[in-house]
Amino acid sequence: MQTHGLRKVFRDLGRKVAAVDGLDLAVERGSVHGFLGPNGSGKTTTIRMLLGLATPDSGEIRLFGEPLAGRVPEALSRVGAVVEYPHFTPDLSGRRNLQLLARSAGLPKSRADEVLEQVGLAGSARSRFRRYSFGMRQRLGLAAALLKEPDLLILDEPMNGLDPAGITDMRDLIRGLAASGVTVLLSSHVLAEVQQVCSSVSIIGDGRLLASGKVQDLLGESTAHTRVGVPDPQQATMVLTAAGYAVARDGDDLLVQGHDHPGEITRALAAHDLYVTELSAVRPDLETFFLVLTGHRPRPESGPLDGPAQHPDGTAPKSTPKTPADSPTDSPTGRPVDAAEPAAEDPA
Ligand SMILES: Nc1ncnc2c1ncn2[C@@H]1O[C@H](COP(=O)(O)OP(=O)(O)OP(=O)(O)O)[C@@H](O)[C@H]1O
Repeated sequence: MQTHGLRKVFRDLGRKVAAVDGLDLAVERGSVHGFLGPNGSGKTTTIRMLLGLATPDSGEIRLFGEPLAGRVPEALSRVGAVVEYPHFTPDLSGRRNLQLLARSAGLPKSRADEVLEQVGLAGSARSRFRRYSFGMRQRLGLAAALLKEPDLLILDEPMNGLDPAGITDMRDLIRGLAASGVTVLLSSHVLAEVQQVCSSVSIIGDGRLLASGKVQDLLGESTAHTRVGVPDPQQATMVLTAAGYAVARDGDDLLVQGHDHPGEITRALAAHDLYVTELSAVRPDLETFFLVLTGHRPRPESGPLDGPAQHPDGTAPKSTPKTPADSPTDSPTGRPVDAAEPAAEDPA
């Protein structure tokens, strides 16, 4: 799935608001890709365009290597989605609801039982939908999306309302689907979950891409630091700086840029009779990365580790992270745009 320069403008109280503003996304086949952004950053609008529910003002969407424009029904026959509260007939069982959906999609009735098993709802398949808990409704929505064995699955907040066991099941299910070749695009505000299940992420703010890439590259070794505890931090700073390391003080500890060579740090210090009492990797988590990137957590004051390319944890990476040079605004909503630009109608 790819988008190029995707743009959607709404008119809101006489103002034009670019909900999505030149968005470039790329999701690799078979990956689980997190689609993240603060409230009002344009995720739903983007997903609606991906599903043919809203028309872009400009830009292109490509699904399965082909442009979506002009072939929406054909392309969407390979896409499953749980993006809004799933609607089912309350007085029918979950199983019956799915059987009806299968029939209307020209699929065999037996698919209903297969997907119920897949999402862990086989035991409650014969209960009426109205008796389902919120988490069970979420699972049934996913089961419905899986009926046609989609190649691309789009999930909006799939962990919502699930208990801890349900979250673990959902995580395993998503990983299993990806392992079988299904591409999963997942929007969620639960960043610890995203970090566990997604191999790559795109983070947007004000309708624009702020960062994109493999989670391990964004948060990985190249952006890690080494915390070093030593009895004489001042002396240790001089030794490590002379050895070519970028070093900052953090209380009584030292923060050394990178975590590639902990053994060498230990050796360099020991050569000067400085013996480490602690040596550990410091890696930012996705939540910290997200909050700084989207302007909802300030960058720390400049310190000795800060270079021109600063990692969102406030420390300097050895290599430049895949983030834009300019800092995003902290506006949680779309930006007003030039009055000369055409306004789009609200999507149906
Ligand atoms: N139909 C509409 N008419 C006018 N403005 C809209 C419409 N739909 C969305 N917007 C505006 O577009 C911007 C992006 O909204 P969108 O719902 O896509 O964000 P989101 O990232 O999905 O937010 P959330 O995380 O809260 O669901 C917001 O400023 C929103 O107010």
